[in-house]
Amino acid sequence: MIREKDSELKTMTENVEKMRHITQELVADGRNEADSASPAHCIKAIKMECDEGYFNTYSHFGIHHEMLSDHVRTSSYRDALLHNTALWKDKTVLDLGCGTGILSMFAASAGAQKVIAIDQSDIIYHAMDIARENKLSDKIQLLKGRIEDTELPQKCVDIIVSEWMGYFLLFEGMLDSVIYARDHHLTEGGLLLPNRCSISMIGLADTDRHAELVEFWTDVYGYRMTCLKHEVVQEATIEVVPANKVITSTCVLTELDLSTCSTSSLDFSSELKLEAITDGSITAFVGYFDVFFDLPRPVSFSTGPHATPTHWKQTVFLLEEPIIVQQGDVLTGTVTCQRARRDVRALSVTISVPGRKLKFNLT
Ligand SMILES: C[S@@+](CC[C@H](N)C(=O)[O-])C[C@H]1O[C@@H](n2cnc3c(N)ncnc32)[C@H](O)[C@@H]1O
Repeated sequence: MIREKDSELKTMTENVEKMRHITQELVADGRNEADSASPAHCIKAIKMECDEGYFNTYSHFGIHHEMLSDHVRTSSYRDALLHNTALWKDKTVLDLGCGTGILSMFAASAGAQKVIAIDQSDIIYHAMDIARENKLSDKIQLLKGRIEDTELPQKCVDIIVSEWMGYFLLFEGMLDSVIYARDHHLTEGGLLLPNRCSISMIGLADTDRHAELVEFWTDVYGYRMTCLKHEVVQEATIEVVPANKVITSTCVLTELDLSTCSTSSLDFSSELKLEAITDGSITAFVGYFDVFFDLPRPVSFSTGPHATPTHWKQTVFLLEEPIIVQQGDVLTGTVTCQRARRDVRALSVTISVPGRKLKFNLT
């Protein structure tokens, strides 16, 4: 994931230029302009052109250290694979975006007959050494490349495993590649793991944090800088929020069934309904996701405020002006999530509640 801000990704203007250029090339190639300029083609074309920066972020060991040392994340995959060994016998597995190859090694240890592991970033060369170091090279075949552009040694696999989730689940847009792999390489009736995810939202009353991040601009060494408050609240922040400051019920915004969802799942609009469980001031809405492996021995994990923190933390949508609620009040509205216009791997989230339409970027 772009688990850090990636300044190398291109601006919208550059992307639009590239889109035009690519479309012209496709037309020159004899393809139909209407087909080649469809949103799906354009997104694919922009991604191909802009992904160098994205994959570079995964070349460094640091990001893999962060992911591997996220015990909730990594042990959930390990348990899903190793506690369901009957599923893997005689099966061919695709590990999409293998990174260091950790999930491939879990699959091999769980009894998979063969694992095809693919990654476009240079970390794959270390994954090759790691497979050798663990004497698993005979089981795990590692390929460098984008799944979308690489011919696999066999067209179809029985199981696809991938860790593709980004902040607020969908940031990073790797879900598109998982859907591509499912549609092109998963055998009929095959298994995609994890197989289900949901995105939820709660209301937070954290006046201390609000004072640090928003009210701060009211008095900076005796000067007013309140115009910056508006800027600050447009950028969602990624942090672990205190569970004891959650003052509403949870609202599940969307559920994704990985076996059927499409690339348009990144764009959704959902009803928001939060009941205040105590009196207070909502200073932020907080988004998080849950991940499910619905297997004979099921495994799931949550990235919510009440669960053990993960490296995804929570996604915090700060309010410029807090919303005062009393216990039992029900706050209703809508949450809309869309691909950002400037960057196909980023998101734009709009939260509408009575009297307010709040727009946030995840970049
Ligand atoms: C979140 S990391 C997960 C790494 C590893 N599976 C793990 O669990 O530690 C995602 C990996 O997918 C790779 N990736 C993303 N999109 C890809 C694509 N379309 N084709 C090949 N690799 C991809 C990235 O380079 C990155 O190494």
